[in-house]
Amino acid sequence: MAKEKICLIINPISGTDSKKNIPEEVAAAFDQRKYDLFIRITGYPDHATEIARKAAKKNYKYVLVAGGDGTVNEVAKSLVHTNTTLGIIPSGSGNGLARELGIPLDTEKAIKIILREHTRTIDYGMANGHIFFCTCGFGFDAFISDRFAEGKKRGPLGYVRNILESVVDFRSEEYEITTDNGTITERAFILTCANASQYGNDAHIAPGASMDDGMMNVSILKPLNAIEVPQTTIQLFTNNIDKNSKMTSLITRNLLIKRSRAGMMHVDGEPVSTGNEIKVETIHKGLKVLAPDNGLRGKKRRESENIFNSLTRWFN
Ligand SMILES: Nc1ncnc2c1ncn2[C@@H]1O[C@H](COP(=O)(O)OP(=O)(O)OP(=O)(O)O)[C@@H](O)[C@H]1O
Repeated sequence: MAKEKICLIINPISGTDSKKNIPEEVAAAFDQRKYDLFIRITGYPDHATEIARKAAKKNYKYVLVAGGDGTVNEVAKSLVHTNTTLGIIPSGSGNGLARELGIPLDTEKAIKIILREHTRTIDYGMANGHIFFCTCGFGFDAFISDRFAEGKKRGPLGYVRNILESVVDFRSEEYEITTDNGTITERAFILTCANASQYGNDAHIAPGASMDDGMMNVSILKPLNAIEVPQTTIQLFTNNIDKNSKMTSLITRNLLIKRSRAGMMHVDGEPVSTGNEIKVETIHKGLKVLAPDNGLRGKKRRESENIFNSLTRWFN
């Protein structure tokens, strides 16, 4: 019988942990009588997209990615609607998709999940043609993703520094939002379309969002005053932000967002400049991914969460 082909793509600059043992660990995990393993290191942005596209074209069984959400997005968007299944070895700063799917952040445990070969088929979103798997956003989250990309400083402390600096400079905008159920106009601090419940780092902007329901959760957080910031931050990390009085949550398959001028958005944390009209669509069950069968599946985990373990995890 012909051997199956597997590609492992490693982003050498993602996250803060060393990835030097990953090739060896993955090679040792797969039976080389059954599988041919090809290992590729990315050399520049979007390189992972090119590698994964070629692998899918050649009918590789799996493309495994060791990187953060940016790299996972680059790989996964090449695999949608193909026969090739994504595997994730979380190696980023936020690891939103991995966390959402219940994939362990520890490399050895993540490889064990891959070896179980349990496949889930998940939805993805498209914002003006840009594919995302977790979130795309237009307010403060887009502003900080742009700052973060400029700052080049990776890791949780990089996020904290960028967030504190950005909060001072950010100006909220007014949006006209048309969903399957009608149109609203709202000035928002955050406007996020969420296929997954979180941005990454267990920062849950859309508690209850499910990756396989064929729907997009839209979280609109009105501008906050300084007194409201600490409580809102706690709610974000304890999966309770839907209890915030400034939050409006909508569920729709497709939506159209209009703003007064062109500007930034982010897709899975990567900044992209786009026009003043943004069409967001949900594509149902477009990506096959190796994941535990006990992932979030849209259930709220607030019962088991508390702010201390969330923040401790974030800073580790
Ligand atoms: N060799 C390289 N040199 C510079 N940039 C690269 C290289 N390879 C990949 N990249 C880019 O690195 C960027 C950051 O990667 P990624 O998002 O995976 O890590 P992260 O930002 O640390 O994690 P997260 O997104 O989970 O916070 C991606 O946009 C990717 O295109």
